[in-house]
Parts: sequence; structure tokens; C-alpha cells
Amino acid sequence: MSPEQLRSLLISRIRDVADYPKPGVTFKDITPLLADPLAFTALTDALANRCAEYGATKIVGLEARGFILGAPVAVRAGVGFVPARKAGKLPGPTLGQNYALEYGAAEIEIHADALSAGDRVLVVDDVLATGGTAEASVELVRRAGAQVAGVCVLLELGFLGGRERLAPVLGAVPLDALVRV
Ligand SMILES: O=P(O)(O)OC[C@H]1O[C@H](OP(=O)(O)OP(=O)(O)O)[C@H](O)[C@@H]1O
Ligand SMILES: Nc1ncnc2[nH]cnc12
Repeated sequence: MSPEQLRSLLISRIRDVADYPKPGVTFKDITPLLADPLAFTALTDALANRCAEYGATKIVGLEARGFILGAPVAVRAGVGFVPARKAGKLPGPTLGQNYALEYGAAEIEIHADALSAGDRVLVVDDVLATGGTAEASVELVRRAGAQVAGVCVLLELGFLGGRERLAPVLGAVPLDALVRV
């Protein structure tokens, strides 16, 4: 499948929901994509290819939708999966990071011993909106002593400026969106 065919397939399986979860927000619902095995497999394969390209040794997936996308990518790419969870859910000692997102604020945590100095991490999430979540995850990975190899999202909402916000944080680290609107 060409990149353009992949893009068309993926975008055709993302549904717009007006005024959710707040008035004025158009929510990008990926559940139709998850329900289509062809589209979900194509997405998983594309992200697993990025993982190999960037030489990543671990996937960090962001709760909750980043878990759904990131876990099969880790299996397909043959690397470990590290969950970045919303605060208070991990049982061991954690590192945490507060952040704001398009429609609220939150804190994510990873286990303090989940990553080591030799790890190269691919951060996987479904949507890049304001970039608050991605920025927090990059900070967490670096505070855990690992290197960020790349950030990959299914969908970038370009008009919210996440890419511009992340540019100084990422430097030469690639930020890859399979679909941009
Ligand atoms: O770029 P930002 O403005 O930070 O927004 C992007 C984040 O928002 C959504 O997560 P949400 O916290 O709604 O979590 P969910 O996956 O649990 O639905 C989405 O899955 C991204 O993680
Ligand atoms: N508009 C949006 N749709 C889906 N997920 C999001 N995360 C942040 N903004 C979002």
C-alpha cells in the first residue's frame, strides 16, 4: 500500500464528533479504525516500520488510546512496551509529569525503572493536538535516563500547533504523523 493509500484508508476510518467532550471541540474518534482489521493492521505495520527505521528498543504508549495503538506495534516490531499511565495507577515507584491538553489537564507516570540509559524510545499516541501530552512523555522518557528515538502519532491536528510547540523540545528527533488535518 502506498503512503497515500494508507493515508486515505486511515482518514476514512476516523469519525468527527462535534462538541465532544466540550462545546467547540471536534473529537477525532478512532474506534471505527480499530474495528476494521485491515486498517488497524496497516496502521500497526506502518508504525512498526518507523520503530525499526528509528532503531527504537522500546515503545512508550500513552494511556489510553496510545496503549491500544502502541502495544500491537511493540509486538510486531519485537520490542518492549512501557505504559505511560494517568497518575496513581502504577504500583511501583514512579516518575510523573503534569501537562495540559486540548480539553483539560492531567498527569502521566511511568515506572522509575521501566527504561534504562541504553534505551531508544518511540513514543506512540493516536492524536497530536496541542502537543502537551507528547511533550510530557518526552520529558518523562528523558528524566528516566533514556533517549527519545521518535514520536509517532496516527493523526496530527495541525491547526493546534503541537508540532511547533514540540520543535524546540525534539530538536533533530523525528515527529511523524501518518495523517495530518
Ligand atoms: O496534544 P494534546 O493536546 O496533549 O492532546 C492529545 C492527547 O489527548 C488525547 O488523550 P486523552 O488524555 O483524552 O486520553 P484518552 O486516550 O484516555 O482518551 C489523545 O489520546 C492524546 O494523548
Ligand atoms: N480533538 C481531539 N480528538 C481526539 N483526541 C484528542 N486529543 C486532544 N484533542 C483531541
